[in-house]
Amino acid sequence: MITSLKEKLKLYFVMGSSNCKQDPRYVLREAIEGGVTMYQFREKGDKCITGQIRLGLAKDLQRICKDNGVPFIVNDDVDLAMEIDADGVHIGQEDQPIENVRTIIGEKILGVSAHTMEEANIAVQKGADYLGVGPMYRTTTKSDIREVQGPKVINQMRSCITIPIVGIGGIDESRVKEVIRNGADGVAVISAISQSTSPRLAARYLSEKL
Ligand SMILES: Cc1ncc(COP(=O)(O)OP(=O)(O)O)c(N)n1
Ligand SMILES: Cc1nc(C(=O)O)sc1CCOP(=O)(O)O
Ligand SMILES: [Mg+2]
Repeated sequence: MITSLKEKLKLYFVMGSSNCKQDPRYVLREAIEGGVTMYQFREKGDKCITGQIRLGLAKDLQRICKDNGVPFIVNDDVDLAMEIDADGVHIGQEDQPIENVRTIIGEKILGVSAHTMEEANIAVQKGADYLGVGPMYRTTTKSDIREVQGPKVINQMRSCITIPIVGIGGIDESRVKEVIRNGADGVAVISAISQSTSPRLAARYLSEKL
């Protein structure tokens, strides 16, 4: 069965070791069991791991994704994505230029963060496959963050953007429906799954709202 990118983006789990209460390998396995459809390796922040340990973790998590048919996306680090032959890369407005990344990664999946209509249009022109739009709601998971946008910004983007859009930032089970109602194809979450004592149940409850 061929699954479209839009379907894969339904429940997008973004996570690095510092986001987890338990071993990230266990968290990812459980999250996939619960219904996660795409995964982003985002190993950043004060307590992140580096070097060979980071590379080893990336490979372990990629293996778990491969075994379960879940695309494995790397946040920011295009070199790592190429080194381990990841399925794609996610970059933001402060990362490498979109067109450069597209040239390097070829046909791999390219996700781009957009906060305004202008950023969204430029990202599409320069080759983004999907957009991550946020923050939808207040979040404490990421500190260098833009002002809360609310799901309405996705509704506005929908008038001219046809590639898939996921909402991100402060999304939990109670907010999934509002994000989807405003035109998102999926939701991207960190803490709603990674901080749960049962990542499997957390993913299942999110997935049931989609
Ligand atoms: C799906 C998704 N959307 C947005 C982001 C944020 O990317 P960015 O603005 O580059 O911030 P960092 O995650 O790199 O801190 C994302 N990672 N994933
Ligand atoms: C990584 C990230 N990017 C955001 C953006 O707005 O672009 S918000 C965010 C953190 C999302 O974590 P949580 O689901 O725990 O709120
Ligand atoms: Mg980034």
